[in-house]
Amino acid sequence: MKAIMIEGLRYNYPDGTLAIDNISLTIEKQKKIAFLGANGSGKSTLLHHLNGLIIPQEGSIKIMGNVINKKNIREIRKAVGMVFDNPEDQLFSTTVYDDVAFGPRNLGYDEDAVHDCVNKALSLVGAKELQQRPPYNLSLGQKKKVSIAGILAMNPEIMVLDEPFSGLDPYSLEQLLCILERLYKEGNTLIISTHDVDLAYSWADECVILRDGKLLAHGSTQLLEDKSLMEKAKLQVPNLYSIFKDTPLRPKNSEEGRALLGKLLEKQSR
Ligand SMILES: Nc1ncnc2c1ncn2[C@@H]1O[C@H](COP(=O)(O)OP(=O)(O)OP(=O)(O)O)[C@@H](O)[C@H]1O
Repeated sequence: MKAIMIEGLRYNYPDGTLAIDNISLTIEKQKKIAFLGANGSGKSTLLHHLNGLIIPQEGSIKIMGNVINKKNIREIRKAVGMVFDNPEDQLFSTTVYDDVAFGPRNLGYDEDAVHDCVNKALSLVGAKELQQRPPYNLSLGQKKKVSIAGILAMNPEIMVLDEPFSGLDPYSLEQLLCILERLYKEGNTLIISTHDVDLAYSWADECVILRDGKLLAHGSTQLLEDKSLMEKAKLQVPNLYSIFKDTPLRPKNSEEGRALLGKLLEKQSR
């Protein structure tokens, strides 16, 4: 069974803006997918459809085979966790514990089960020590971790994260990448939106490239090496690809790049 099947999706905002223009797309389970596109290309609008925050006006979306409609929103939200780009939109309780407990309580779990879910989720993101803190005075990175924990506490199979890396310092970014890697290895399907082509190149299994609400391309990260496609999408080819494009080497991240360059230089000096 596919994780997500989108067919002929169109969406107009009430003011008439056409934000999603006839998108069809299938996403397999247990993949890391990056939705890429310039500002206003429709990434957030598309992501908001995936857990029923926006109900399709035209076309359909199936999550694990279930067509999203007004009646099954609860079920869909259990399967698809949505982490907003601004954690402020997600954190509203007086303590981190209560914030993370909100989802499981809403699902009707008893307090012992809620406690287990909260502990597990906060441990996974390395934020257990924050549980009695009020969310509003946490740092951005801490808020992002707590908002991810709030979603993890409901144990969704699909996690959708809107711009999860924006505003994070390099250390917090690395920590978040580790959290996502762990979830991926545990079998989750991960979908992020980003403008960061370099990050998508090193992180994703597949890319979905949008422009003006239309699907330009969907496939492996090799798509990002296509200069004319990237120009169409108003994006740039990844820096690593630009550096290595005239060589047979195709590192996907700077660590790989450094190792390959090291080997090359060693060979030359012999
Ligand atoms: N509430 C709204 N009302 C009207 N138009 C909207 C609304 N939200 C978004 N749009 C428009 O829909 C289109 C897609 O916006 P969306 O936020 O989905 O793009 P995005 O790719 O996530 O952009 P960004 O990278 O800037 O976050 C844009 O033209 C935007 O102006």
